[in-house]
Amino acid sequence: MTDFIAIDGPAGSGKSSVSKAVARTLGFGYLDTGSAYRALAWHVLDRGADTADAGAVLAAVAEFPVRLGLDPDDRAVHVGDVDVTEAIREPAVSGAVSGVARVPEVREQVNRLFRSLVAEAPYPAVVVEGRDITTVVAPDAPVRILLTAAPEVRAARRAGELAGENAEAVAAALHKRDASDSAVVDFLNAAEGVEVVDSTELDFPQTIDAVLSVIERIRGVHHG
Ligand SMILES: Nc1ncnc2c1ncn2[C@@H]1O[C@H](COP(=O)(O)OP(=O)(O)O)[C@@H](O)[C@H]1O
Ligand SMILES: Nc1ccn([C@@H]2O[C@H](COP(=O)(O)OP(=O)(O)O)[C@@H](O)[C@H]2O)c(=O)n1
Repeated sequence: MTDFIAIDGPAGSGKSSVSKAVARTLGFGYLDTGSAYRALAWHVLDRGADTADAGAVLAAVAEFPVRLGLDPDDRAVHVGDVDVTEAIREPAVSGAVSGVARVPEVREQVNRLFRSLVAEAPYPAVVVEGRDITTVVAPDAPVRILLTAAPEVRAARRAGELAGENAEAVAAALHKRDASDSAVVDFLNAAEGVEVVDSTELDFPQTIDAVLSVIERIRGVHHG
């Protein structure tokens, strides 16, 4: 059976970039669960529906032909024939996604998708990152890590990525999303047995090494 390497954390903590690098180093698959929630928010908006309306979101998830790959070097996301890889990072989607992610039936449905993607994965393990992977999606995963960083550091990293966007607006949007998301899942405090990696004082390569060390300690495998 394919193992889950479960990584949770708030926005801008480095989940996607660090998980991708770790998967590449170890020859594992990589699953960005947030991109499924983002693709669903895009789909709801594309249908002209209101993401705050749980009924409209449930109708949209019933017809949600999302395609996500597990290759760490291919982050393409499709909904039907539409390539939404870039569109799902836009502020309109970031602003709408917490509303979609709040609906319990939506979470159950996307969690089934995640579990089946991992079960059928052609990899020995998949690094799965999101908000509730260590607690809800894969509470029995052999490796469970909470990746954190101070809020102002996370906001600065995200602002650095979104060229052309006002840094204060990016920070405000990120803090607002943290607040809505934490009403659904507690991803700021580690559950029992979850290892914390705090990247506030670490640069990008140091954070990758810290995560690799935890995995190697638990799985007994060594890279490079
Ligand atoms: N430890 C770190 N030090 C500096 N920059 C980092 C670190 N970890 C991630 N980054 C950068 O911060 C940005 C946000 O990281 P990302 O992986 O998108 O976070 P998340 O998936 O948790 O929202 C990216 O540009 C990434 O390269
Ligand atoms: N496992 C997950 C992953 C994402 N999400 C939701 O999806 C949104 C986008 O996730 P993301 O991982 O792309 O966000 P960032 O942390 O990268 O900014 C989050 O703000 C949550 O509302 C979730 O509820 N559960």
